[in-house]
Amino acid sequence: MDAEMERNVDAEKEMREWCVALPKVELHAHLNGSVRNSTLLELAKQLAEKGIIVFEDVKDVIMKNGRSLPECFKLFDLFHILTTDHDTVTRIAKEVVEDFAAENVVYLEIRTTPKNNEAKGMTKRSYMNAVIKGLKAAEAVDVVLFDSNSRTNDTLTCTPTIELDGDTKKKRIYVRLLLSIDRRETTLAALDTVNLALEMKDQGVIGIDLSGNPVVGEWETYLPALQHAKELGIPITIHCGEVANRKEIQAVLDFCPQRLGHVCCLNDVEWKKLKSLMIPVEICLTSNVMTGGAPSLELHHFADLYNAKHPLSLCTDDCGLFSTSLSNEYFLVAATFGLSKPELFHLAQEAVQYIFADENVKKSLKEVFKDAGKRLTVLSEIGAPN
Ligand SMILES: CNc1ncnc2c1ncn2[C@@H]1O[C@H](COP(=O)(O)O)[C@@H](O)[C@H]1O
Ligand SMILES: [Zn+2]
Repeated sequence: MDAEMERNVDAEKEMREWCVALPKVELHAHLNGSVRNSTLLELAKQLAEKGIIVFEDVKDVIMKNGRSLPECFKLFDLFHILTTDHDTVTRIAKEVVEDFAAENVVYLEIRTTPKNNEAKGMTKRSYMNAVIKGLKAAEAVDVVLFDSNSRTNDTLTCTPTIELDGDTKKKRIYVRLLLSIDRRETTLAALDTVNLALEMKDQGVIGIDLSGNPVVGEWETYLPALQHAKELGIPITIHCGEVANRKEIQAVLDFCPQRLGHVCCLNDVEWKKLKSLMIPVEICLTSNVMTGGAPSLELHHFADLYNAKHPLSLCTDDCGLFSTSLSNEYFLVAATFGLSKPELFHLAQEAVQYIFADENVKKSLKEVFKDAGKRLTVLSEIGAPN
């Protein structure tokens, strides 16, 4: 390796480490898409021992790199076979929150589809209870799950701290839950999910998501449930424009949810409308490039939205499925679009504005960033050349 290559390797390593140290806000992460491959393989082995699946077949599917949109949804069907019993749901929830905290995600909105599964004695409610059990079981990190003003003894827990240098103290992470409506669901099932979100609002559930295979289902099926959530004052985020469904993109923009995911396949008119509505966008670079929603990293619509100062936040979507991490998504933005450290810091900090949790949490997070800003010494670099 010549001297210049060596310098580039060192610079990349340093930037990657900086992106890990940066406190981050994750607003778009699906629970079952965020499971470690090692856990999926372990679960597959256990099911193979019981004769339910053939391990080698499943291993090939998990380890194969194909991640087109249809392949992703085939994989989700497989993941759900592996993960959907109460104990496993608890395990993956625990691991996922620990993994996000380990890379200095300080606020996490994790979304998941509550599932009925008669054979496993599972209801949407018992599924969610299993998720919450997992979040509470995460011993390696300090998970703050409840609204700070709903429990008196949380005042102390909300004192902002963040560990940037070493594991001497537990990392603290605020976690909130979004309940996903799967596009395969009926109107009644979608309404059940919204009612469950209302019932569980004191247990960390703060919003509703619409997701699932974008070529399946009709907007009119979910609209009554989304309308119901809106009337109840529950914040909503919607997967929008993963495919070029003109009628639905128009309807979603007219519905005007609190946030949108992806916004890949918008035409000029829709693009203009999105920008005038200023709806914050959850940007998922790796996911969009892998599933074909964006032609390449370089041509990703992040650049257009960023230059237009549109509200946005970087997210992973499915960090397990796409072998990425939120730190890596920040690194990709630096490497692809040339953002400097102060610009990356500002991007991470701005995401606090778009969280669904209350003002107390926002206030705490602002303190976290203020403190981290000093430690990362980025503030002194603002205005300096890259
Ligand atoms: C790649 N782009 C995507 N587009 C749309 N929906 C997606 C998605 N990635 C994940 N999901 C949704 O999240 C579920 C898995 O997590 P949970 O079982 O809910 O925890 C998938 O079944 C799908 O409905
Ligand atoms: Zn998603």
